[in-house]
Amino acid sequence: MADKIKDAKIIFVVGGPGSGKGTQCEKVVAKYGYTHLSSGDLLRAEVGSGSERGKQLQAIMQKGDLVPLDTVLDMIKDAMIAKADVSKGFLIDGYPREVKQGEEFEKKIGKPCLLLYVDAKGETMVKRLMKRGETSGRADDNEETIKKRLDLYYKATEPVIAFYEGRGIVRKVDSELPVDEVFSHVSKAIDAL
Ligand SMILES: Nc1nc2c(ncn2[C@@H]2O[C@H](COP(=O)(O)OP(=O)(O)OP(=O)(O)O)[C@@H](O)[C@H]2O)c(=O)[nH]1
Ligand SMILES: O=c1ccn([C@@H]2O[C@H](COP(=O)(O)OP(=O)(O)O)[C@@H](O)[C@H]2O)c(=O)[nH]1
Ligand SMILES: [Mg+2]
Repeated sequence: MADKIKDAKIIFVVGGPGSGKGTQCEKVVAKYGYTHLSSGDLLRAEVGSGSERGKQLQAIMQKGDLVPLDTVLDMIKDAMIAKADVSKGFLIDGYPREVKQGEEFEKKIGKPCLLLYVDAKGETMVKRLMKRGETSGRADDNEETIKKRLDLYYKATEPVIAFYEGRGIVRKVDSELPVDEVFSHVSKAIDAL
């Protein structure tokens, strides 16, 4: 499968909880036809299936902790294989969460050509998630878990950005701006590939 996926572009989309990764990815799908794989959505689908594994995942996610690395990687890999024939590019949203996850992804799947860094202030992210929580039904969109997710983001995920900056593939977009302006910057980064 590494072969099939080899020619497709792989984009990591990284940013704090509620920074707007999902919002921007949706727009990229509409304009460029890339395949959007949100690690969080894949995990939530497993929880929704009611499987034994889903129950274990739910407990971890409700606390805002990180699910074991191999679990997420296997899910992403399966989803990529399923789309390998028809996809010219993959948006891997909310992944990697820690440097090790990125390293394992590269060993098992391939190298990203771009890391889109969706950047918003902590305060903004909390506000957006509290608002989203009014309607999202997400068990982790509550004040306590949001704080935990944010702390973990700064501790574990920000080093991911520094890691890929060393390779020169990071493009940072300011997601304090209105959605369409953010997207025009995202588009520029993708057009340059
Ligand atoms: N004002 C404004 N709101 C935004 C922007 N991007 C996203 N939002 C809102 O912020 C909330 C979170 O956006 P998502 O796209 O779900 O964020 P995410 O990064 O995927 O968050 P997680 O799923 O928690 O990882 C949503 O309710 C969006 O409507 C933006 O550029 N400007
Ligand atoms: O690679 C991943 C992606 C997600 N998660 C879990 O799924 C939750 C929701 O992730 P998502 O990306 O949807 O939202 P975010 O935390 O970025 O707001 C996280 O808090 C983690 O518990 C994880 O453990 N590993
Ligand atoms: Mg999301």
